[in-house]
Amino acid sequence: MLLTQMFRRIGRDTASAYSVYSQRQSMNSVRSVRNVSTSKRLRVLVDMDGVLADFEGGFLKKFRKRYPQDPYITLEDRRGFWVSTQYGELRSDLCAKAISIWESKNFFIELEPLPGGLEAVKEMSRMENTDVFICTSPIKHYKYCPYEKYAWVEKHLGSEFLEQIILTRDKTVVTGDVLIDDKPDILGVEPNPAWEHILFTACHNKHLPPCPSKRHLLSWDDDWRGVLEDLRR
Ligand SMILES: O=c1ccn([C@@H]2O[C@H](COP(=O)(O)O)[C@@H](O)[C@H]2O)c(=O)[nH]1
Ligand SMILES: [Mg+2]
Repeated sequence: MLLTQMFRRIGRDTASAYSVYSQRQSMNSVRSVRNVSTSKRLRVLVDMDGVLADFEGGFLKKFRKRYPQDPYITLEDRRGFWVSTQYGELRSDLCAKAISIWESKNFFIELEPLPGGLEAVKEMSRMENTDVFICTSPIKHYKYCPYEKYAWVEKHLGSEFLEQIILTRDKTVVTGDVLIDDKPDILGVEPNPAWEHILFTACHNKHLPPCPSKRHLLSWDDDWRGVLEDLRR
């Protein structure tokens, strides 16, 4: 073979070897992208009152302002999920007075965000393979509450989060991998909800005896990222 022919052949071989190499490289990068996208997708349901919005603090402030002569329960002394029940036990007329607070205009929209909650939800929503929904129960007195819950989300999380709201009185029928919620017993028509309940600590539940089978988040400073990673496995 002439020297010039030999060089041409080497050139052709090198070019085709390079083309095979670059095809393999691009397949590898497609695979590595696929690997990322095939890690378990997680649907996270986050409660609003007592988890993102300070229902208890907002209630106490407005109750004391409207009924300054009446006794009240400090957050330290709160026991049990239902505020109205504990106020009714304190004095029977206080049950209706308590209810009048959250049935009033501007109660829900004026709730302060709980520390770290908005940042956590925003961070979660930016995580790969993670769908975040705000799953919250409106009161039956619907004049203000449902509207104000939407308005609160828009005000604190932005209009894009309006797509992520689930308003339901029965969270057991909602599918998700995890529900972060301060209510210790979440019951409804579905006896085996799809989600795992992570109990979020609140003034009304922090005295309950620890339930070893249930995971807890003490606050948004707690390791919620680790909990999500664990659920993804
Ligand atoms: O004594 C009470 C305390 C709270 N509520 C209402 O219950 C829901 C709780 O919603 P979650 O989605 O479980 O956080 C909320 O609308 C409170 O206003 C009540 O009715 N009575
Ligand atoms: Mg709640």
